[in-house]
Amino acid sequence: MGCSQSVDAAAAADTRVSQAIEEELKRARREEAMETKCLLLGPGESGKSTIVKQMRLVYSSPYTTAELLSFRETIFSNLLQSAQSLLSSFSALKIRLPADVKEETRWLREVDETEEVVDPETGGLRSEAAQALGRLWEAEGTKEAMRRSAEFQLNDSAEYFFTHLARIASPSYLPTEEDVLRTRVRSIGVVEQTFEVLKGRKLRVVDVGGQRSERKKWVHQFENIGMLLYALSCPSFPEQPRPTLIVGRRFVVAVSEYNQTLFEDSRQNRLDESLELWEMISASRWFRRSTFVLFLNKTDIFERKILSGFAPLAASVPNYRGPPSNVAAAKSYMLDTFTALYKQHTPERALFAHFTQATDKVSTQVVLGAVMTGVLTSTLQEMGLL
Ligand SMILES: Nc1nc2c(ncn2[C@@H]2O[C@H](COP(=O)(O)OP(=O)(O)OP(=O)(O)O)[C@@H](O)[C@H]2O)c(=O)[nH]1
Ligand SMILES: [Mg+2]
Repeated sequence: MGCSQSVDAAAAADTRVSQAIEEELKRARREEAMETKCLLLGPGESGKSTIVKQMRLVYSSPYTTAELLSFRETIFSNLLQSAQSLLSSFSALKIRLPADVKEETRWLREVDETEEVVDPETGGLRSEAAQALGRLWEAEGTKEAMRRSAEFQLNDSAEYFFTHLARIASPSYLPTEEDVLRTRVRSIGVVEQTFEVLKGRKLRVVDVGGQRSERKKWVHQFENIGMLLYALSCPSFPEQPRPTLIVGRRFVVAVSEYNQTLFEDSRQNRLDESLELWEMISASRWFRRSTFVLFLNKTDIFERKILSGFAPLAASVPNYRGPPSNVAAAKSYMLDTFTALYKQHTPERALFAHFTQATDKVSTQVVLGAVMTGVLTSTLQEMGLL
């Protein structure tokens, strides 16, 4: 009897020890799961850095006045670059600029440095610059060039900044949050920021440059990725007919001379490039255990483009059989195309896909909230921690 009691006591002690070890392991795993590394990938200009700016606004503090003021120069520089792109597009597009506008905007062409358009006293936009930019924006022919902007390289925020020129040109101009979200600065290298996205749950966000010259740096970030967020720019389908695009494991990349093309390679169509990258990432062994999130971004531009009637999806993507000016059908085509490609490589793995407009605070907040709750909860469940 005494002997069986001591055996029972020993067994109970063993159970307690193994329970304690189990608890300890669980605690360590839970702690580890409390910080998720999120890698943002996607081609250049797809909106990755804009999404990170939104994360900061949602999960950290708003921009201080000093920070907002520091964006003035970037905004002036974006305006100047857009003006220069427009000016050089006129001859290529065979659009005539009225002689007086040509004269007034001549010096804009020759500006090399942003400082040349900044008033050294106020730090605001020089009045001559504001006047020349305004004349260019109002000029006959500019509308036509804007409509055909897919035929040359023009920042997607060009229209926004020109439309707000009067406010931007004020000597006491303080950029708004939306102005900041609209700025364009090509990312070079890797920028990491950590946010507390849910109570006690941290997201370490790694933002990389998406242009080709930057992609060789991506591989250094591929380890231990909990969440892979791929941003794609929806409106980057071409505006002109092109050879058939076959989507699949061995899809053919079609290149067209006159479509919306990459900044870094004017022969490469942007949608093809994005699909190619997406396929590579979906199939990559590095991300077998990562949760995939797909942001089909720039839906505002996409919707405008479809509704304009100037760029029907079927004219450039022959696989599209839906009605020409139907935004819902066009969106579902884009979603299906990217989902199908993903599922070919990873049929079992979930995909969290969302249509986004990264420059819009309200809708992006909603999407980010859904992603964080969905993805981070499912990660904990998969790890057996919930
Ligand atoms: N209209 C509109 N503009 C957007 C949207 N998302 C981003 N942009 C703008 O597109 C431009 C490019 O966005 P970025 O966030 O710099 O793109 P990125 O993917 O970080 O580009 P790289 O750093 O070159 O890889 C910026 O001017 C943004 O304001 C969107 O949903 N709608
Ligand atoms: Mg960037």
